[in-house]
Amino acid sequence: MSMPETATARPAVLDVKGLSAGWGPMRVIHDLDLTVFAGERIGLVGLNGHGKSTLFQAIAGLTGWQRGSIKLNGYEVGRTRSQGPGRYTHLIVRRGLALIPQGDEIFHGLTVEEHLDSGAFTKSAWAERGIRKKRILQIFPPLEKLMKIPVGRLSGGERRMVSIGRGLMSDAELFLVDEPSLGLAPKIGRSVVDALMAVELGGSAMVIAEQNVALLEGSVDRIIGMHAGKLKGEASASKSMSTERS
Ligand SMILES: Nc1ncnc2c1ncn2[C@@H]1O[C@H](COP(=O)(O)OP(=O)(O)OP(=O)(O)O)[C@@H](O)[C@H]1O
Repeated sequence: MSMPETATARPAVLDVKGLSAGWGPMRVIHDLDLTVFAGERIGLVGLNGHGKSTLFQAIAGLTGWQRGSIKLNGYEVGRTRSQGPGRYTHLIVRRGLALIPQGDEIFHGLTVEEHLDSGAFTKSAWAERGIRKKRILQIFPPLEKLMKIPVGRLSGGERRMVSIGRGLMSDAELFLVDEPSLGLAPKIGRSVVDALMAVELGGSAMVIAEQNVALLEGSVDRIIGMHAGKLKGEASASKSMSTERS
């Protein structure tokens, strides 16, 4: 996939340097570097247990411990953090992060519309929630007729659309989407991932973690492999990017 011509001039939305992170005595992420530019959609691919979710959680300040630098829109949100998962997550979210976790993080009694509204939690997103909901319904048309239905009554695929839609309602600049197709029938999983490809990023960026590389191939700007807590294939990805840019 070709990069936009202006990519070199685009700012880094996420700039991770020397990140190590883990849970208790276990180190899952090993001295990892990752830069994501505005407007980029990146696929993070790796087998179960190789650290994709832990990387996302480290960026969100949710791992047991982490060290290294994590810059979100130029602001350091990694180094200054003391121990304690979740202690600074609200500040990181305020700096522009939306983490859409694995599985369905939903409240069964709330309707689809209430979920989408709850994603527009900043003042500016709330003021624009009508327009934002319309945009979500363009991305996930099956939700339109379900807006007043409690989420507990929806199918797995519909629930996944709600949980992703809720994340997209925020005015974040970095969207981390963890295994959007997980547990869904292949056809439904493919339609959910295709919907993510249709999201207009503008100046924001998206990283999609997936075990199934075929779902992302040909659709994202870069695919980065993850193995045993390290990124693989980043060099060849940057090589092809620089080739395409020249
Ligand atoms: N909350 C947690 N507490 C303790 N260990 C964890 C926690 N979350 C993940 N781990 C461990 O960290 C390692 C990496 O798991 P992680 O979930 O980050 O991998 P993944 O590549 O995202 O795979 P998956 O598709 O299963 O989510 C595994 O050994 C896992 O058991």
